[in-house]
Amino acid sequence: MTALLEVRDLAVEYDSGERRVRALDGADLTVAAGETIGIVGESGSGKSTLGSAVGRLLPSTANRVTGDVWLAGERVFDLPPAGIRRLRRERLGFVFQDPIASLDPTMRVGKQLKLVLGSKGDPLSHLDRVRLANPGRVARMYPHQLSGGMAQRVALAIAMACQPRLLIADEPTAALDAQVREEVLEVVFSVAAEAGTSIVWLSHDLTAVARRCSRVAVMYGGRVVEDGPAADVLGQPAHPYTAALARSAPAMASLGDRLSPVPGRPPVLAEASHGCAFEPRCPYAEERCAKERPELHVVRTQEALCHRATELVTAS
Ligand SMILES: Nc1ncnc2c1ncn2[C@@H]1O[C@H](COP(=O)(O)OP(=O)(O)OP(=O)(O)O)[C@@H](O)[C@H]1O
Repeated sequence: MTALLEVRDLAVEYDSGERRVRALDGADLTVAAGETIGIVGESGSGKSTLGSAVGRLLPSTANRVTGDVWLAGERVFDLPPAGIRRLRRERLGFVFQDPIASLDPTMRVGKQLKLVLGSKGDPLSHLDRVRLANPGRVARMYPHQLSGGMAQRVALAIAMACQPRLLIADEPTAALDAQVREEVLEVVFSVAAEAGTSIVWLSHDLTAVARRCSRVAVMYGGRVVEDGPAADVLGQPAHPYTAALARSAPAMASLGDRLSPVPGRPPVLAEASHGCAFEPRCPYAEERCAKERPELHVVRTQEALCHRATELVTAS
């Protein structure tokens, strides 16, 4: 399989003057063409920063310290302004939690789609593609007239208008109620599958990720600490953090299981971590975990950044 996206040793720091936060601390990720991958982790683990970095959409307070991002063979951080605009237009689509914020409030939906499509496309067929009933009526609406689910479908139609190679979805269903969430999820994944578009789905929702994504990458403290097939990562975790996260997610638990939150709080790093960032919360931590940064271990079908991964899986 060809890598569509490669993120290598990416470190990003936010510097607001009085405070520095190292949001990514050497993150690695590879996504193959056509693959659907869920990125999960507690709040603050760096998911959104990673997603934004792929499109070089980091705010001005963020600095890339080390590392690289390649998308469709192009080195994202080396592209000139015109090159990154072309890459975003032709190769990348984004959908965010708040779709209204990504739409122009003063322009009808149809006109916004027309602007993205140029002379070639018919906005109505793109609204129909995301299964919006009565596309003609929706095309004449302004963003504030759309419901949450409709707005997310419009945002998806715009993001998918140019058949991107990669769709980055940053919690697009988090603000929707359960039934609409399921419908929007179905539309996102089926439209992307029809177009052969890969999905990077950033989420807190382990259940949705387990059902929809072929692979899962688990983030903690700005690194991808476990990566592998969704069923294996969530069903037989190789990293103690993934195991704790899976136990904490209500719908992941089997009937009768006692639910337990991940004890302790996630870190906010000010500098590169010297050891494993999960060490203060890890029930299996030993001395070296605080001092040595874990390297990648291949355990069964998974890759895990844990000194003890092989030993713990063998013992379980
Ligand atoms: N614009 C910003 N300025 C300063 N710090 C930021 C900024 N954006 C994110 N951070 C910090 O960077 C770290 C990673 O945040 P990020 O939003 O990437 O994580 P996340 O996993 O997406 O969290 P969530 O699930 O809550 O969206 C956090 O400590 C966060 O507070």
